[in-house]
Amino acid sequence: MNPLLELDHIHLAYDTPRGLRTVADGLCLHLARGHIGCLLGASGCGKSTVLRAIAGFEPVRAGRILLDGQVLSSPRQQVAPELRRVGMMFQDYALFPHMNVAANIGFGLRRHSHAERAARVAELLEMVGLAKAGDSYPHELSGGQQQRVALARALAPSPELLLLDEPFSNLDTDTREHLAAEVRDILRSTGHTAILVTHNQAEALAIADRIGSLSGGQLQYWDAPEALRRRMAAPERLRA
Ligand SMILES: Nc1ncnc2c1ncn2[C@@H]1O[C@H](COP(=O)(O)OP(=O)(O)OP(=O)(O)O)[C@@H](O)[C@H]1O
Repeated sequence: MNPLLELDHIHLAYDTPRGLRTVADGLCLHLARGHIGCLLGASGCGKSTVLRAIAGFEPVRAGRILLDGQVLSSPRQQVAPELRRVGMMFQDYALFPHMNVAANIGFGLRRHSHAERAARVAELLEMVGLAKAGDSYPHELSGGQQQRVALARALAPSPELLLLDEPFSNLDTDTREHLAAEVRDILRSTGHTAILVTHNQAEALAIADRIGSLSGGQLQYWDAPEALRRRMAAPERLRA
C-alpha cells in the first residue's frame, strides 16, 4: 500500500552569514494512512525544520515530499501551505486571544456556511471534551484545555495530515501524560495521520506507530515502538 506521506531523499538547508547550514541531507521517511509517527532527536537537530518543510514553509533543495502520491514539494514545485491539507499544532497553542473558543476553532472554516461551521465546531468541542467551553476566552482556560482547543482548531478543516510540534512541552507532567493519551485516542478514533515532534522518548513510545531519531541530517531508524523497545533492551554491542 502506498504511504500517505513520503519524504523522498529531501535536502533542507538554511542560508546563514556563515554559509549553508544543512539540516536534512537525503532524509527518507514513509508514513501509512492512519498512523502516528514520532520524530525524536537532540535540540537543534532539525525536527521542526522537517515539519515546516512538510507544511510548506521551507523549500526542499533536493528530493520530494509527497502526500497521497501528489508532489507537494520538489526543487521545481512548491504547493502553497494553505493548499496542502496539512494542519499544524504548536507548543504555544497560538490561539487568538480576542476570539472565544468557538471562533478560534471555526477560524479555518470561514468559507463554510454559518450553520455548517457551527455544527462542525460543536462536533469538535465535543470530541476534545470541551462541549461547554465555546463561549470562553483562551485566558479563562488551563494550559491543557487551551491545547485541546488548538487540537480542535487544527482538525477543523479535516486535514489529511496533522503535524504536532512539541504540543505538550509547556504542560506539567501529569497534564502532559493525560493529554498525550487523550490526543492519541482522538487521532486513532478519527483515523487521522499525524507526525509528532517530541524530546520525550516515553511519550513517543506511548503514542506512536513509528518512531525515528533525527541526527546528522538523516533518520537513524524508523521503527515500530516494539522494535525500538527490543533494541533498547539489547546489550549495546548488539544495537543496530
Ligand atoms: N531561520 C533559520 N535560519 C538559520 N538557521 C536556522 C533557522 N531556523 C533554524 N535554524 C537552525 O537549523 C537547525 C535546526 O533547527 P530546528 O528548529 O529544526 O531544530 P529542532 O530539532 O526542532 O530543535 P528544538 O528541539 O530545540 O526545537 C538549528 O541548528 C537551528 O539553529
